Amino acid sequence: MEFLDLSPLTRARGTIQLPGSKSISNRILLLSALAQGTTDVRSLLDSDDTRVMLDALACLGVNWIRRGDTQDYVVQGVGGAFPVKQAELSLGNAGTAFRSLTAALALCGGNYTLRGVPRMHERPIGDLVDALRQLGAQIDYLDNADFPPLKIAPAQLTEASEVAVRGNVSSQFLTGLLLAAPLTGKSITIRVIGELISRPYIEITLNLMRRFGVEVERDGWQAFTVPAGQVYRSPGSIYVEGDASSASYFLAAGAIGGGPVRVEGVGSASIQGDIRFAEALQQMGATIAMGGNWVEASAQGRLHGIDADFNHIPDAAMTIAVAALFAQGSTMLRNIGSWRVKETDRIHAMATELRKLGATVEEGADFLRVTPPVQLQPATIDTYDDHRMAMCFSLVALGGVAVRINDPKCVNKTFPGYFEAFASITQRSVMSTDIPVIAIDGPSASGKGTVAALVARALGFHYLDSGALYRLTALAAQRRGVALDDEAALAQLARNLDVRFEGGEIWLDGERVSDELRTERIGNGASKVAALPAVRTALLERQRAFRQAPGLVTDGRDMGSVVFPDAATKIFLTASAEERAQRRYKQLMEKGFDANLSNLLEELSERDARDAARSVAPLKQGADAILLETTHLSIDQAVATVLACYQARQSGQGA
Ligand SMILES: Nc1ncnc2c1ncn2[C@@H]1O[C@H](COP(=O)(O)OP(=O)(O)O)[C@@H](O)[C@H]1O
Ligand SMILES: Nc1ccn([C@H]2C[C@H](O)[C@@H](COP(=O)(O)OP(=O)(O)O)O2)c(=O)n1
Repeated sequence: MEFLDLSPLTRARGTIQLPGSKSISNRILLLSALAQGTTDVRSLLDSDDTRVMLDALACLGVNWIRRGDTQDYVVQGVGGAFPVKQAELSLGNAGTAFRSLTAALALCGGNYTLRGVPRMHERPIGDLVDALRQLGAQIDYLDNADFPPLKIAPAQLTEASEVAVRGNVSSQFLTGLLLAAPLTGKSITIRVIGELISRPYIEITLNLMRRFGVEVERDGWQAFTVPAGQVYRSPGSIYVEGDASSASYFLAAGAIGGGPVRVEGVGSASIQGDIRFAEALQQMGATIAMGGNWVEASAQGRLHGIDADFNHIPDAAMTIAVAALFAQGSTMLRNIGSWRVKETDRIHAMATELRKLGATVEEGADFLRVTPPVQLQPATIDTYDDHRMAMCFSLVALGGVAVRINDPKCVNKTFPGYFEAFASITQRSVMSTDIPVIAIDGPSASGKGTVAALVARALGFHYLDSGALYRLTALAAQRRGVALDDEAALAQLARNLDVRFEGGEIWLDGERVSDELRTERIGNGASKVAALPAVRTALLERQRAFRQAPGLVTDGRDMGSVVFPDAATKIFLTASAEERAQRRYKQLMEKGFDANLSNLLEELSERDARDAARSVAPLKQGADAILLETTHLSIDQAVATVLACYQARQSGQGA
């Protein structure tokens, strides 16, 4: 199996010229072929699916030429009936070509066989065939009822002027019927049974039919009438917009990797529904700017999870499912049942691959809930012969992890140059050392955690409370009856801790333990286990894995000296012992714990002494750390000082 290894990436910024839209390209090709007159089609998408349509039209006797090496084509319309009356067509896995050609060929008087790749033969078409039969179409199933391959004979048009079609399986059925209706020469009303999914795709169909001279009367989303006597006429020349679904990967890259990333070829004037992907990204916290023919995405901080209905943008919604890996909290994608009958069962495929990266995924008949892992795991992604799986999972590399994409050429279906385009806007980090770290070390209750969390929020960085890992080890030891001096057993425990950090809370073995962790008893236990070299080694790589784009703020005792010696900014944050005891006292009282000030001062001094005296990674100010004495500082002042130190260093570097 061919694969493509994507190195860990840190940033995304740049501009992409989008390839043409697949949906628009294939509709325009069929309309140009059926129309009276010659059509100049500009900027057609170059992909497997458009090639399938071009080849099929050639087989049907339609003359078209490509202008040199460009993506501009000239199509000579046949004025309603294909000259070739007998043909066998191979339509690959191109749903847009298969469904619309089935409808057109069923009504234009010839004998045709339509086949696809095995997956195409698993994608239902029964609803479309049933609707066409109401008009008198003669269609037989060659293998299984309701599925391709199909055999089509000349229609014996009935008196029927009304047909019904189910709206909740694929909107391509309605598109096929609408595109083919004018071929009957009579007035046809198409009634939609049930809810119509993916409505924006119907808007594209109606819009393009209008460009080719056929007006459809519409009664909401329930009934569509194509009045008698209308024929398709070439608009002369027509331009294919950039693909809004393809835009989603680059916009998401801008939102995940900082940006700005700009796509050109679609914008506020677009007729494609997927342009609304930008709104979903905005809801997740990205900054979006838009012009008539461009969209730009960037992000200051971390994205956050959303709960939304994605029925209107089913394709681009896949990109949201992957962007969810980079969001705080869970993301719920509702009303995406149509994913089950696309290039693959996309709900199942998406859930399977997201889990490989460490995400928690809940999968339903028509929904997906994605909860990101604390830390992405490198993984090999299977792509299921589905271009969108390959494209959206490339974004994972922006999390600073390596990903292998199996069968990367499946992107040729809609975007042959995808990986080159993606590489042109992303920056590699061979080592994660390009990702900035702010290390805040200092004694207990000096305010490290409070200050570090606020600095992380201000910069949109990740936050690691390294002390929590030692506290969790102590708590796990207590729960499992492991003695606090059994170094080997404690190290084993530390290595395998099942922990989750989310929204300021901490879970151990699936149970929320944030409050229990902060008790002085666990703090003292933590100080003891932290003195054991094997425990510190066991936790070393776990801590380093938190270094993810766009940056990390971390607090502890040895963040600047041992764990992140190359940190951009190192702070030693302290306060007098009395002030620290006071702070801890207030903190514990506010949380409803009992506390005694003089005991606290004593315990704190003992802990300082133990943390400072131990042989490995003792607590002390490193030579390269900036001392921040906070006894007389407010929290805001302390935060501002750390930010100023970081920014001074950044601008010093840039100069
Ligand atoms: N500069 C400061 N001035 C006053 N109180 C502070 C300051 N910094 C932190 N605190 C308070 O001190 C308490 C202990 O801070 P915490 O962040 O838990 O310390 P650490 O992580 O160093 O143990 C918190 O209740 C916090 O609000
Ligand atoms: N990077 C670190 C972080 C904490 N520790 C030890 C030292 C402390 O006594 C315990 C608990 O750390 P934590 O930062 O949560 O404790 P305080 O909030 O400062 O009281 O773990 C360490 O040795 N190295």
